[in-house]
Amino acid sequence: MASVPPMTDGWLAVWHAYRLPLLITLPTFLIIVHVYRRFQARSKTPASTSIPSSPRSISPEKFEKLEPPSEKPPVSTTKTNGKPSKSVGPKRVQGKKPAKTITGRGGSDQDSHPVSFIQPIIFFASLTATTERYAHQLLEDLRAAAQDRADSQNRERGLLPPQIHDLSYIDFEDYFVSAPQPPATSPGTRYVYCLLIPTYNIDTVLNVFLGHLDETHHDFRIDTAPLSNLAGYSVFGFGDKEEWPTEEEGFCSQAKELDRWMAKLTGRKRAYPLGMGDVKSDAEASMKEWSSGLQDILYDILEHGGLGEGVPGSGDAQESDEEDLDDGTSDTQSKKKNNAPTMVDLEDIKMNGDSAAPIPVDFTTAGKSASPDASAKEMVPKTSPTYAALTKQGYSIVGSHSGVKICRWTKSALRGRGSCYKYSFYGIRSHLCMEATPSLSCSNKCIFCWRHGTNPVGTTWRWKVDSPDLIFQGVKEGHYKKIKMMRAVPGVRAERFAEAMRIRHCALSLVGEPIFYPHINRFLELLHGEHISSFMVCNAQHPDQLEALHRVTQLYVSIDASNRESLRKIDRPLHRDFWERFQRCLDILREKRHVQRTVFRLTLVKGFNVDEEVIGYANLVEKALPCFVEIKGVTYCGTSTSAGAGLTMQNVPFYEEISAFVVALDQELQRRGLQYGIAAEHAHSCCVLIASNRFHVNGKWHTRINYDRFFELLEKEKADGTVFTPEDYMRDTEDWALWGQGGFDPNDERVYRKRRNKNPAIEAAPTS
Ligand SMILES: Cc1cc2nc3c(=O)[nH]c(=O)nc-3n(C[C@H](O)[C@H](O)[C@H](O)COP(=O)(O)O)c2cc1C
Ligand code: SF4
Repeated sequence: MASVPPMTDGWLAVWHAYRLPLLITLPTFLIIVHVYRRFQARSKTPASTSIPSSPRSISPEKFEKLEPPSEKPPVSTTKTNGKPSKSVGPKRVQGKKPAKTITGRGGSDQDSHPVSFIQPIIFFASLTATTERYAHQLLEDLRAAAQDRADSQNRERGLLPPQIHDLSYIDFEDYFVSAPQPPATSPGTRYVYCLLIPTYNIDTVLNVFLGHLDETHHDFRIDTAPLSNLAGYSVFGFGDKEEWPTEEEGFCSQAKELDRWMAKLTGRKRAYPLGMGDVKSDAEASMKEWSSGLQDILYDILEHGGLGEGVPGSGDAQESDEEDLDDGTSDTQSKKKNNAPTMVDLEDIKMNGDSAAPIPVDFTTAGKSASPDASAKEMVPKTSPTYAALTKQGYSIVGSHSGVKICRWTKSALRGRGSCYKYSFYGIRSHLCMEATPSLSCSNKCIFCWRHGTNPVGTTWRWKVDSPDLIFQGVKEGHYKKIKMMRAVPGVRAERFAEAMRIRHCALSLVGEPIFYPHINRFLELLHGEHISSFMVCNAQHPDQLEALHRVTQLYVSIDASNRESLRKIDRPLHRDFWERFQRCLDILREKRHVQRTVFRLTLVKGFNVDEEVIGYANLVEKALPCFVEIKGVTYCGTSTSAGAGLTMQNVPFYEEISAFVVALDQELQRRGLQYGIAAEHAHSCCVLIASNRFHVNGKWHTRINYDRFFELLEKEKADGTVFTPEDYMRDTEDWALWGQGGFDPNDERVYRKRRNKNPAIEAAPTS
């Protein structure tokens, strides 16, 4: 038998002596290492993980008392040499390559859960503490709003106290590669990013941040709109106008850039327009206005479950016009262009010569009675093709015979790109103007009418009559709804958007004949009661109604021709005695000229009503002695109606031709000793104004309106019968609007549409 070697013997002895402690110590050590490693993995600071804390992981009871953790808000403060901790260097991408898609508004997974809570998250960057101060002010405002509006009855819905993060100290990937996910306990929570940044033309953290957004958008492994799960975002920028006076020169340029990147990354979920403040003047006021507008939107999102649907020219990515191509968002748009919806703006039909011809409906009957009858039918029933055609073109139909629509100039003014000619001539700022009519029906079928073809026509009112109050409330509601939809459009200015939420003017001229409405005077009273000025356009076919019409701020008649034959060809009136009606209207206008501002509106159609008609128009002016004569070129409609009447692009006059006509008319008026002169122009929309010398005071034209004065005088007249004249509420014309100066407000940015004919007459858009 072999013996065990002494060495082995020794080891065995050691094993037997220590096996028990060894068997206990080793597993214990392994367990400790394992636990330690798990602990390490979880022990990052909250600022570096930074997924927004779960608002609804707290019970509703607790939420009622929910206060931000301490007096100091939860600002991320993990600093790494003043630079973002992990944002520089290559981006970490986890998971599978996602499909390269753009998630549109409302297209997220979260949408299966109705919105119950809005969690605002404020992000800011600041080098010299200005922006930081405002960010904390916003934090306080939103916190107060959350508390004020906390609905103790409904603990399952509401605005949560905001979170705040300094962009210098967060990891961008935590917030700007994908949107925060709502907590499992509250899947209806939606996040809104409120971003406040200054602009620096030197290298700062802002460049790193903007670079990160650029990289994220262009990273082929990431969805181009990875933040589309956000409920919305809005940006406010701070800059210095003393050094950088205009946006072109760099004022708030980084805020503008941030707004554009966020639009792309969120799939255009701009909840509120970009706000901008000059730190040396209006920053505080602008910020206050922006903050209050933003709060309204947060509640809108809660109430309606999202940012809302789009209308032509609204925030809908699919409907942005060509101008948007300039704003750097073109890549998303071009992709969308092919599946553009069937929604077409009537102006665009005209401008583009689109063949989507509106559906003509003729309601003409031999009926003579103008008295509204209880059993009468609706003028535009909801089920009618007229209703469908008008709504498709962006009109909101109110009741059964009224309509409202926002015009292209209102959209343009909201973006700081200029107002219509009525701003140059009369001081109407287009974003404060509502275009409406209480009668969609008209008694003419003018060949150039850009509204023609979709509206009913008739010689008498024989439809059900809606109350003026219903119409007034309805048109205001419709207008505000459409303005609100504009908030997501690139370039809409926060301050103009806020101003637009208070209508100051009403152009009663949309489609149809407003004076046709039996309660037009009561409707005017409602407008004036809210200090909304009234511009009323009539077709000179309803002398009885014109005579009975109460005071308006400015009264128009359309003068589409200077003689009977020409008028018949152009206006194609339904009344057989159209010329006599027209003449009577001129007599009435003459009588009213010292009571209200009266205006002739001439629309020049080359080959129809221009050549050799100067004398004829001068005769009409001599007859009615209007306060003003507006002369504008026709805009080409491209509808079957205009084509059928033989109207082509050749009939659109050049601006030089309009100017030549105006000069000839002016000379003819002078020759007759009539006291008129060429006062103002708006070359952009091919429009020139001849005014009576009554509005030429102290060597200066006074074609504008003092609206406050108008309402003062109106109220006094109502109270004690003191009558007043148009001269009592005139105001001087701006220098840039005078004849020869072009008429474009230098404070606005002029944008030339691409692919447009450079001929200014064709560039012109219809105005009411
Ligand atoms: C070096 C420097 C560059 C600046 N560049 C711009 C600029 O390009 N555009 C602008 O609108 N403001 C510019 N400003 C003004 C700042 O944006 C403004 O002072 C802002 O309030 C600073 O915010 P903060 O205090 O939060 O850092 C600049 C300021 C400095 C000091
Ligand atoms: S075009 Fe008409 S509706 Fe539009 S802003 Fe000018 S006046 Fe108002």
